[in-house]
Order: sequence, then structure tokens, then C-alpha cells
Amino acid sequence: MPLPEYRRRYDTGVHGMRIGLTGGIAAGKSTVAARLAGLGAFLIDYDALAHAVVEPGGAALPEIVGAFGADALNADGTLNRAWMAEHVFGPSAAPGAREHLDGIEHPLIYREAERLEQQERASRPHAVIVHDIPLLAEVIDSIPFRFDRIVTVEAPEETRIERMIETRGMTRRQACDRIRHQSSEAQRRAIANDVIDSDQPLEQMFEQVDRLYSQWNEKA
Ligand SMILES: CC(C)(COP(=O)(O)OP(=O)(O)OC[C@H]1O[C@@H](n2cnc3c(N)ncnc32)[C@H](O)[C@@H]1O)[C@@H](O)C(=O)NCCC(=O)NCCS
Ligand SMILES: Nc1ncnc2c1ncn2[C@@H]1O[C@H](COP(=O)(O)OP(=O)(O)OP(=O)(O)O)[C@@H](O)[C@H]1O
Repeated sequence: MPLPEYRRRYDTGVHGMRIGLTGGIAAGKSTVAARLAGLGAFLIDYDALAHAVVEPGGAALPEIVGAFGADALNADGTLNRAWMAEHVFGPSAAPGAREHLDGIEHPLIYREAERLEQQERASRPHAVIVHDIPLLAEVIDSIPFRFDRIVTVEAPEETRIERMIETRGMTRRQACDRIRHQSSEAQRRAIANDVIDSDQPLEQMFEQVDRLYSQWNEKA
């Protein structure tokens, strides 16, 4: 059976590998990403890009104010992230609010990701480039990149809720809201070539990451 388009491999030897890294919130994606960067991968962190496009002066902020009103801003003109989170993930969020915000930010994020990738390829044509994309399963049909391999990092929902409460100061309700607005583990697994279980001890998880990186690096 032919591979779905998003799993299509590039011609090896011509391009380095492009990896899609995903996972539910607080599953351990950043931990895996940091390990890959330590091994030599070039990381493109979509959460960081999402933060950059809403900086004052960033292209998304005027559009967000246009769509959600000036209440979306703090007094100093920065995005009020807690307010915004409540209005897109919270129990009284308007239908379609999250999709509207995504529609403003995502095209800008993709443009910047492409620029970063091209810059890296110019100096390291065979680098393993990892796109760290929390919402990859949601955007798989619209994102303007195809991936040689997709990896998802997974941990049980309860573990992730506990991590969000303990390390991010979220309430249980906020943690559950965020999870409810994301694809399911089954949907992420369905697009992935490999699954990293972050419920295993860190050492073991890193061994799995190291093995994957060696495989990709051989093919790059
Ligand atoms: C709503 C916002 C302001 C809330 O900010 P906050 O500081 O609370 O969260 P932060 O941006 O650091 O994201 C933390 C995690 O929340 C989850 N998350 C973020 N945005 C979304 C979304 N639109 N849908 C589902 N989950 C999301 C992801 O797992 C992400 O890793 C912010 O998340 C945002 O601008 N989101 C829209 C852009 C987006 O899609 N970002 C994800 C990367 S592409
Ligand atoms: N194998 C593991 N064993 C124990 N704790 C882990 C493991 N992997 C990750 N963690 C811990 O889980 C927490 C969440 O990890 P991390 O920040 O990497 O998640 P994330 O998926 O990037 O989150 P987000 O979706 O918010 O970006 C961190 O405190 C991290 O140290």
C-alpha cells in the first residue's frame, strides 16, 4: 500500500531528514527535543515561534486585537496569555475561538519555520531538522511541510495532568481544558512512524531517542 503523503520520504542524499515531533501537552516533547538538539539536530520549536508572532510589533497582535478586542492585551501592550487561554480553551470560550486564533497565528508560524529551515540547510544540507509541533495531528493536512518521519511522545493523561499542575501552576480544570482541545493519543499515533513513551525512566527514554537519531542521521 503506498504511504500517505505526509509519510513520504525525500530523496536521500539530496535533502537531509525532516522530522515531525509531536505529542500531547506535557508529554515530554521538549525533553526529547532538547536531547535531539544535543545530538546535533536542528530544532524548530513551534511553541517558541507562536510566542514570537504575538510579541508587540509581531504580525499577529493587531489581528488578535481585531478579532478578540483590546481585552486580549495587558496594560503594557503584550498579549495577555492567561486571558487568551481562558477565551480559547475555557468553559465559556466562544465556538470557533481557538480555530480563529490558530488561523491568525499558524500561517505566520509556518513562514518563519520555512525561513529557519532554509537558513539551516544552506549551511548544513544534511542536518537532521526537527520540527517540534504540538498540534501536528491537527494540522497534518494543512501544514506546508512533508515529513520523512513523524514521532509522537506519549504519557498517560493522568501523568500529564499531574505534570501540568505541579510544574506549570495550572489548575486541574485548566489542564483538562487544554487536553480536551487537542487531538487524541490515537490520532497522534495514527500519523506517527515511532512512539516514544515518556512514562519510562528518563535514561531509557533517551536511549530510544538516541537510537532514532542514529537511524535518521544514517539516512540524511
Ligand atoms: C492561547 C495561548 C495564548 C495560551 O498561551 P500559554 O502561554 O498558556 O500556552 P503556550 O503557548 O505556552 O502553549 C503551551 C501548550 O499549550 C498547547 N496549545 C497551545 N495552543 C494550542 C491550541 N491552539 N490548541 C490546542 N493546544 C494548544 C500546546 O500543547 C502547547 O505546547 C497560546 O497557546 C497561543 O497563542 N496558541 C495558539 C497558537 C498555537 O497553535 N500554538 C501551538 C504551537 S503551533
Ligand atoms: N521520561 C520521563 N520521566 C519523568 N519525567 C519526564 C520524562 N519525560 C519528561 N518528563 C517531565 O515531564 C514534564 C513535561 O515535559 P516537557 O516540558 O518536555 O513536555 P512538553 O510535551 O514539551 O510540554 P508542552 O506540550 O507544554 O510543550 C517535565 O517536567 C519533564 O521533566
